[in-house]
Amino acid sequence: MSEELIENIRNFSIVAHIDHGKSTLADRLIQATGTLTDREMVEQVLDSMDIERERGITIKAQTVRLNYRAQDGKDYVLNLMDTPGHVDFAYEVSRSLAACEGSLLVVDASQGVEAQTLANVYHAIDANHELVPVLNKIDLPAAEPDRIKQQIEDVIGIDASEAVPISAKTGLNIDLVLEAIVTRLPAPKGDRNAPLKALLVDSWYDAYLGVVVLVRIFDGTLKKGQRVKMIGTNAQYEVDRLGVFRPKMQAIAELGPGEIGFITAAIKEVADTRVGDTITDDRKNTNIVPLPGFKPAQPVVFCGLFPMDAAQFEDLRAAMGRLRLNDASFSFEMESSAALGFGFRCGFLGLLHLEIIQERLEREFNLDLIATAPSVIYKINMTDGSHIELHNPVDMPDVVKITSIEEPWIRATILTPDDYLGSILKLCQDRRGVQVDLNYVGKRAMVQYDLPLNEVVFDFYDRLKSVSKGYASFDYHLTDYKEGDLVKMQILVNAEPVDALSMLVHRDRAESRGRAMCEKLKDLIPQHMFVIPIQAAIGAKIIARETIRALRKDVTAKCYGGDISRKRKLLEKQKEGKKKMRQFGSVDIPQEAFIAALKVDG
Ligand SMILES: Nc1nc2c(ncn2[C@@H]2O[C@H](COP(=O)(O)OP(=O)(O)OP(=O)(O)O)[C@@H](O)[C@H]2O)c(=O)[nH]1
Repeated sequence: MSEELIENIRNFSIVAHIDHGKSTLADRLIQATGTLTDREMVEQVLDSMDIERERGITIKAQTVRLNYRAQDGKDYVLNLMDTPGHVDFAYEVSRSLAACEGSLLVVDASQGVEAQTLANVYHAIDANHELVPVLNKIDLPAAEPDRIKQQIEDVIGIDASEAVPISAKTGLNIDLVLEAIVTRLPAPKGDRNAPLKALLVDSWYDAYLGVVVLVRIFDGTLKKGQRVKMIGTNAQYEVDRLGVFRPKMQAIAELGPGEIGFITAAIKEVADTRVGDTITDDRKNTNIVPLPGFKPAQPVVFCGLFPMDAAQFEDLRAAMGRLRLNDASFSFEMESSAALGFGFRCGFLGLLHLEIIQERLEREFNLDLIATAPSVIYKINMTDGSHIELHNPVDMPDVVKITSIEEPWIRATILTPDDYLGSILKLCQDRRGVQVDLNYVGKRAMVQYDLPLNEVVFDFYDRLKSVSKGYASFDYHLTDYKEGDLVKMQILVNAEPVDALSMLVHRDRAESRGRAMCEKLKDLIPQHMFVIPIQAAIGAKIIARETIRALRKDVTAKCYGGDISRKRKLLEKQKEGKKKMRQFGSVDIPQEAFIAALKVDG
């Protein structure tokens, strides 16, 4: 379909809070336009990775081209860009939005506006999008479409009088959504005779095709064999393949202005394609103004990942390299730890990103890993006037050489039913939060807090969900660095520091966190033949202590010494158990202890 009429193209995203039904709606649109037959339709086709499907979250933004004959009798091309809903992946939302002119704003009619509804809709408004509000899940008895319509107007301040009430689950009113896309969202603009100007929206590595680049054409045309240049990197390539997603890849002769599609070329690494870059013709005199790029995704949380079995180090390196091919926001470099041996210091966009990468490494590459305490980036001002960015508490310089330590702060927006407000305020307060604002959105309270990121990376989100029985929603963005009275706390097991458990904490919180960690470790570390002290310390000062009593019983004692095979079985079993432990000096610490100790609420 070359020479696509630009006025018959609609490029749109779906913005919503997590679980409000974006992916389900995308599936229905694909089905309703006959892009896939029912038999081809796997539920949530846009969520392609297994983990995404299992956890029901969308990680990578995906795109699909739909053909739709509207009630006006004209044939339209609809390009749908799916976007992730979780806060960790907010940067992917803004890059998808930059490729489109409009958005469907999906709000669960039984839940109403949530923290990420707000965050995402503001991204869309920033991107100058036309919005079509869609009230989903009206099949649920608890749905209150009229009240939610009013809420959208009151809270977001947009006209919701023509919001489309739908059920993405049953397919009710999907036809109205398609008509709204065509009639209420604008067509793209562009000049097919101008020099090529395209936005590099995304890129990833495909085992068969190599690097695949997702592009949105603004001006000009793109054809197979054409020579193109990336303005930012100045790299030049000849286009090998050109196509669109339906949602499978389909070759196409040409992409014109307003269209979204993919190209491949002899590009070696995803890193050669800078997301947000402008692609143009490889002609000398095209002085085109590059499109505004995107803010690069900066890792904000760091942790060490070590193989349980030192022999898996090379496998881990290879696996991380593979994951990084498709995820430029994941970074890693080699690190060695006294207790854990060789591993990698890794950077992530947030805790969910960390969990997903760890899970993929373990599941897809069959690796057993130990993750160390997640840490944020601290700025350390030294007495000699220099500054250090600290990614790993282990590298903290001697305190006498430090003038001050600064830590990153965030502004968090939390929406919650009134009943849980008290517990949530207490949680924020306990995490050194400073309340900025509190008001009501219908029956829900909306609070804004400034919080130190290091108090959020541990388990803030889990705690928030548990104190609000899952009803509170949360979104945040980094604001600035502020000086804090931070100290390095070490955990000593049998008098030896376990570097993987070191962390920077606020002085006022050190004792309670240290105590909680010691208590937790006491429960998690099995008894040994000797007494094991577990201590938390700041420098030489011990601030908390627990003791694991010595084990007296011999596991094989009850076998009367006679039954060799039974004895061997028991010993084998014990050995199996040992495999999952890590030895520190003479003490075995089970893998769960690392994660669990970090999740304590001290
Ligand atoms: N009853 C009902 N359930 C729905 C409807 N639409 C979606 N759901 C359910 O709501 C849950 C979340 O839907 P998803 O489509 O995965 O939500 P999402 O917004 O794409 O979530 P992320 O991809 O994680 O951001 C799923 O269990 C869906 O089956 C609906 O119209 N009615």
